Amino acid sequence: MSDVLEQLGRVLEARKHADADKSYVASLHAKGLNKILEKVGEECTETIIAAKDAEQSGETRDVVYETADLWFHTLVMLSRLGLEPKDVLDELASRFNLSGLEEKASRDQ
Ligand SMILES: N=c1c2ncn([C@@H]3O[C@H](COP(=O)(O)OP(=O)(O)OP(=O)(O)O)[C@@H](O)[C@H]3O)c2ncn1[C@@H]1O[C@H](COP(=O)(O)O)[C@@H](O)[C@H]1O
Repeated sequence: MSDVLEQLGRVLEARKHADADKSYVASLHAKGLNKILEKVGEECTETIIAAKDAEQSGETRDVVYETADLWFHTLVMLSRLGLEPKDVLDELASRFNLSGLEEKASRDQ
């Protein structure tokens, strides 16, 4: 699993009950799930706008920046629900293995 995601997952867990005045993550938890979901929605929209701009301009820096914000807020959402990055990575890995097997099966026909 990605070291960055694993370490960030641990930090997010530790910040759940931190001082909301000192921690952005704690401040989101203090405001509740709806606030976290609002941020996920906002970052999703910002990512879409950045991607459309990037296609026009060829400048992709903002897409990476906004996607990082989106991933970050979805990780806070998962943490709120008692999940961790590994849960999503395991799901992706299982799909990857499945499609690999399907490709092999179609090649073998
Ligand atoms: N990776 C991040 C990270 N990415 C984005 N953000 C914050 O997400 C917010 C993005 O929202 P916006 O772009 O809408 O900016 P904003 O106007 O400041 O946000 P709002 O006031 O609208 O909520 C910003 O405040 C960013 O600082 C992050 N805040 C924290 N982290 C990591 O989370 C860890 C814990 O953070 P704290 O809880 O602050 O200790 C840190 O060590 C960092 O590694």
